[in-house]
Amino acid sequence: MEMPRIARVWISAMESFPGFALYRVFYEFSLKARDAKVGHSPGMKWQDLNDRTTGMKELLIIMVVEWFILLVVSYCIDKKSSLFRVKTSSSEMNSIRAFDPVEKADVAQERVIVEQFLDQRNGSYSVICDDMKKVYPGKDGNPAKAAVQGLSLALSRGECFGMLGPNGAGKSSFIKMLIGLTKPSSGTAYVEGLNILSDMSRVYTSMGVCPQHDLLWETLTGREHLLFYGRLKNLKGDALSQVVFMDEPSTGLDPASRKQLWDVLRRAKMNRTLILTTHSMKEAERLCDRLGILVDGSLQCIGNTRELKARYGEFYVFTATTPSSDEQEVERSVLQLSANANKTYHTAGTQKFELPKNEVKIADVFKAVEDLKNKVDVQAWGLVDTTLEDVFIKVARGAVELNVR
Ligand SMILES: Nc1ncnc2c1ncn2[C@@H]1O[C@H](COP(=O)(O)OP(=O)(O)OP(=O)(O)O)[C@@H](O)[C@H]1O
Repeated sequence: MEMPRIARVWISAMESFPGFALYRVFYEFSLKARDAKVGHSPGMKWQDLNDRTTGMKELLIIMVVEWFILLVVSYCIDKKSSLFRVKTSSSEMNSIRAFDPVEKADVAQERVIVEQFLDQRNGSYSVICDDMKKVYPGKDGNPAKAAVQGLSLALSRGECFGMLGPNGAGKSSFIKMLIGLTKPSSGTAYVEGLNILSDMSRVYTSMGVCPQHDLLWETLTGREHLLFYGRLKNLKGDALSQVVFMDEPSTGLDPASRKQLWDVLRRAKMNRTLILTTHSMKEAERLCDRLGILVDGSLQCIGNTRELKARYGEFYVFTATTPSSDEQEVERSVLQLSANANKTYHTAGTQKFELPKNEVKIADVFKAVEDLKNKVDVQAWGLVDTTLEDVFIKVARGAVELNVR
């Protein structure tokens, strides 16, 4: 009786399964071996492969072909799963961006400059970041982390740019992408006209990096370090990298060494582009021509120190120290200067107020203090303009509050 078609198809499908084919090879071998033992056959040899009655040759060919097919299938499945991962990450990132307020005018303007440059390719920019994003995939049940969310920057030659931001804001991730330690999830950057996605090895010849954790060799002197790393990059004589990235370069240095480093950097930046991340406002003010504040992966503002202070520092900070029992008298005097004065700090007789610049004249503050001195014992007082630290705290706090709401 002829075998039904479905059964034949099923058997041929099973035979094409590698495990089955392997089993069949061993089965045929064992049959031949048994025959040899009982004296019917000399056993299976390599020359028997051409024996069409055993089908061994076809089986071996099937196994080799299947091995290649499965290799390709496994590669595709592997690729596909990583595609799914990226998809999850970007949807997660979109949900995070949904919290983002409308982009600030200065940040939007920087994006326009980048887009214009990419359209027309004119202008002498040393580093261009084009909508760079970095999403770290979720691990151990934790969600994906969007560390950098669409960063666009255009940095001119000779510019020192400082990236500020609270811990975990994405500063190191930004630097790591630019120096090729990690790939952007999307977007790219151009360093001296070279795309970091396709030309990183050429980018390295014009790039110097000072990572957060130093990479010094105990047995080498400073000069030997320069010679060693210079030789790795094929640099000779006075040649120095055109673009220098520094991740918190002065962290851990004593004040004298820090000052020395700042002097060196100020001299070095003449015709080079410096990009640094720092937690030191003093360092940012001393070295940087422009600053950006990154919070939760998003650039919140960009500009020089004076612009940022003018934009975010709409107040003077007034501090007064009196005996604790006189605190209310001080507060009364301050509120007479401006009903919108805001008390930001208060402990054991020392109080700090923000006075709106558009409502308060400095001369009036001096007069109010003189009047106050006739009533209470003013032990110390001070009036200062907004500092970069005030700007930093205001921007960081504002962005976090917006994201939490
Ligand atoms: N390899 C990684 N895998 C997953 N998440 C990461 C990874 N690297 C960094 N992150 C997360 O991305 C966010 C940004 O980290 P990043 O180190 O870039 O911030 P940072 O601003 O440099 O912080 P700090 O000032 O503390 O150095 C943080 O929440 C961090 O936990």
